[in-house]
Amino acid sequence: MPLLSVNQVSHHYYSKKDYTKALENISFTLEQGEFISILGPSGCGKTTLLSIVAGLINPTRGEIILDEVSAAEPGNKAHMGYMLQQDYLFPWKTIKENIMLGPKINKTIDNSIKERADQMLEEVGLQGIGDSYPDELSGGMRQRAALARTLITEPKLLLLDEPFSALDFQTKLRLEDFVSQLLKQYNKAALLVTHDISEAIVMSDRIILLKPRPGEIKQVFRMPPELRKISPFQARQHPSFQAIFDEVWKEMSALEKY
Ligand SMILES: Nc1ncnc2c1ncn2[C@@H]1O[C@H](COP(=O)(O)OP(=O)(O)OP(=O)(O)O)[C@@H](O)[C@H]1O
Repeated sequence: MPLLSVNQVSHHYYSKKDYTKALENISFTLEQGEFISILGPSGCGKTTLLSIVAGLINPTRGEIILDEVSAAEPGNKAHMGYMLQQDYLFPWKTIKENIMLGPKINKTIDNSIKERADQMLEEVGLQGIGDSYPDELSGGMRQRAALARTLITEPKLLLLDEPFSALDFQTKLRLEDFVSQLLKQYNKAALLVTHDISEAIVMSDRIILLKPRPGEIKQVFRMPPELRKISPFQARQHPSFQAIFDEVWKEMSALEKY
């Protein structure tokens, strides 16, 4: 059974006079350890889809099914971690306090969590800065702290909503490598929302291209296996990169007529 099944999901936003078909009949599955990017122009329903998978909004039609362990614990969202464009670190809490927030909310805080927070800090290359406050850190460091806060809850599935888009280009490339390596190491699955074709190519096993009005699946691209064996940074320079970029670019450009 796949880790996640999205079955014939449609979502409409209603106003007093009108309604918007944000998503129409979206179906796909995601396996353990797999990385899927949802790519598409502005307004094609990417964030709506991620919010539905996260359980933040109920779809108008269709269903989201998680693997049997999660299904046995309805309402338990700890198996999913959300990482956003903004890091949403609490400025009045230290980095370590921010990282321990998830376990604290789940009431699982004890000494082992404190040790685990130190471990996570080391894991994301932020050892020794646990007592600093978010505004003392650079953008890239803050996103790594946000990643540590997400990973400490041991999610099976990471939901990434443009987590690199507010960063400068070099930091973005470094963080892509870092996240990709960490996900491979722990065999975690991820769903990334992005409008950056290059990022989708170098991070993903599959890219789902959505078209807008209504948000429907236009095409699914499977990335060349040789790109999955190397880091995102190396994948950007690989000879296979340009051909797949051109293919996705062509399809995405065709969506501009919608
Ligand atoms: N709360 C809302 N109420 C009404 N319409 C909404 C709401 N949220 C989104 N929409 C509409 O639904 C469609 C999909 O929006 P969504 O934000 O999911 O797209 P997106 O692909 O994430 O866009 P972007 O890349 O610009 O963030 C758009 O037409 C948008 O205007």
